[in-house]
Amino acid sequence: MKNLQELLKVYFIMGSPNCKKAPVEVLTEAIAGGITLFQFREKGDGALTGTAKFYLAKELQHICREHHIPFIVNDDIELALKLDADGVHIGQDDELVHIVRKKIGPGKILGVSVHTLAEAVAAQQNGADYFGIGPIFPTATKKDAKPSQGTKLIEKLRREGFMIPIVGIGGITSENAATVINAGADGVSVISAIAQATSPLEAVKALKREVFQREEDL
Ligand SMILES: Cc1ncc(COP(=O)(O)OP(=O)(O)O)c(N)n1
Ligand SMILES: Cc1ncsc1CCOP(=O)(O)O
Ligand SMILES: [Mg+2]
Repeated sequence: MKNLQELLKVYFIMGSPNCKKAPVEVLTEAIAGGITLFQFREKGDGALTGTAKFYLAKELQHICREHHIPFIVNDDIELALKLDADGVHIGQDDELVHIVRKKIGPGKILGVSVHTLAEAVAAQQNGADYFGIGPIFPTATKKDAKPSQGTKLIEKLRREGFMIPIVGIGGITSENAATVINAGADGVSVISAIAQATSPLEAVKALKREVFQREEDL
């Protein structure tokens, strides 16, 4: 597996409620466009539950495996364990970081959402591998998101000397992705700019150009 900083470059997050086309199609196109990491986030109006959620996760994980894209599960630790997923992402309202780390073990990726310096200190101490910071820009995708805060926390954490990998989230598109990287993030995590695009493949390519900035790194 690549190192986490590389994996976070273009981090696609998706569940069936986010998709304009069939989830399998969207993920396949996004992989063809060059996403570096995938998070299964089955949440929001009309989200699948129970066995339907499990089988969609399994199908999407299989596609990721075929293309060597690590598969992260949002919130649902039991599902991650059942699938032997590559990692999980949790927020401040989910299970506690140190408990999740204990459940998944040291070899799995643990992402934690942080909104303040204090949350960042605690998350790192308790075993986070990377931070998800946002919403950076306004988003319609997460109904209970906090107000958008721009890139100031990313800048602050880097100024304070945090070396942990960081990914920005919320309202990120190819128009504003470079701002997030220039603030000190390693990558961008994106839902609607890819899942709602007419061409997820082209949407990923456009994001990659902004994230990598140098032709030879693409
Ligand atoms: C990469 C990444 N960053 C942040 C989040 C948000 O997590 P959380 O605050 O727990 O909100 P939900 O996604 O669970 O609604 C994320 N999922 N991924
Ligand atoms: C899950 C999440 N956490 C903070 S903002 C957000 C939603 C991001 O979705 P989009 O990329 O469509 O704005
Ligand atoms: Mg969560």
